[in-house]
Amino acid sequence: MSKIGVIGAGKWGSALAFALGQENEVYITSRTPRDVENFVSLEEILKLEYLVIAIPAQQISSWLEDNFVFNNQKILVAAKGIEATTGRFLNDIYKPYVPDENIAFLSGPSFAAEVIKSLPTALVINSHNENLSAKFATFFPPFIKTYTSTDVMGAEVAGAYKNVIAIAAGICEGLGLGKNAAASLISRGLVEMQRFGYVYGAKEESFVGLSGAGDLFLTASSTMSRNFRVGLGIAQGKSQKEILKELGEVAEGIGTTYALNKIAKNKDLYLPIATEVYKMLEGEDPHISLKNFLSN
Ligand SMILES: NC(=O)C1=CN([C@@H]2O[C@H](COP(=O)(O)OP(=O)(O)OC[C@H]3O[C@@H](n4cnc5c(N)ncnc54)[C@H](O)[C@@H]3O)[C@@H](O)[C@H]2O)C=CC1
Ligand SMILES: O=C(CO)COP(=O)(O)O
Repeated sequence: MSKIGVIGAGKWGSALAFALGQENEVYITSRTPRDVENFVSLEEILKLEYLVIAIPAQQISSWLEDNFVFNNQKILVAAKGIEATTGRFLNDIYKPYVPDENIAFLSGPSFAAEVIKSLPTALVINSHNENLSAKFATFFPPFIKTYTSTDVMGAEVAGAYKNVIAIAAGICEGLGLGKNAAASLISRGLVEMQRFGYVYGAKEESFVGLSGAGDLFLTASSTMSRNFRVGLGIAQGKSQKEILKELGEVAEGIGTTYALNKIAKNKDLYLPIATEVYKMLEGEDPHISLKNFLSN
């Protein structure tokens, strides 16, 4: 039994605390105190050797700057996203605070709502330090099947990009464009994220496996996904503000779309679906944008 601290008591942090708590002593903290079991202060959590950080990608940079004190902790990053304002990946953001050998990134198809019901789930733990991935893998209960990989970049790109494709898939569904269109969007999305990942040295295996295809199929085909629901809102002509208010939770695909747009311009990359999603988030009529994109 190990002591593990979870930082961030949103949907995913809470579900991971539940899962890891099956066979370990788990503590949880968040910026607003909560009446949940084993809730402790951030100061207490930071003293633990193993930490799971479930703070969204858009907030993590300022959170680390304001709160984090490195004390040789081993970190498992649970967020999926690229920073909108800078286009930085999570592994870049963490770099000044945590050495590579102390950090791992979680990926794979995993709705928190199902993990919290102990439904069978498969996850990938990605780290340059194989011993660390193997160690984190031992913390998960039997209903979670764990795999390990050293392809940090592949996991990061896939986990972040699939949220953008899920927004597009939600729009496709909301506009009633049909299953043929949805399948073409999802498969073209997989190719797009893979091509993008290769620019950063990501490996093919992450895209054809759980981190890529697995998480993309899950998120881009279900109203359980917040990002998919953002797409449904766009199809209904709602504003971004309205959609986020109704959602009341994080939808990383929005920030990631802005990040991808920035990266595409800087590096002169062709990211057709991400570019269409960007235009629609910026107010372009989805009836014109997505329909044209999916037709000749
Ligand atoms: N919910 C899910 O099924 C899954 C979520 N994820 C990822 O996990 C991350 C977190 O998502 P959820 O927990 O679902 O979102 P959520 O919207 O349920 O919760 C977000 C949490 O982050 C905290 N937070 C936000 N800004 C903060 C700040 N500046 N400082 C400290 N804490 C802050 C909030 O208090 C809240 O507890 C996202 O990157 C998401 O993509 C990954 C896999 C599954
Ligand atoms: O990453 C997820 C499942 O693997 C959760 O997706 P949403 O954030 O779109 O709900």
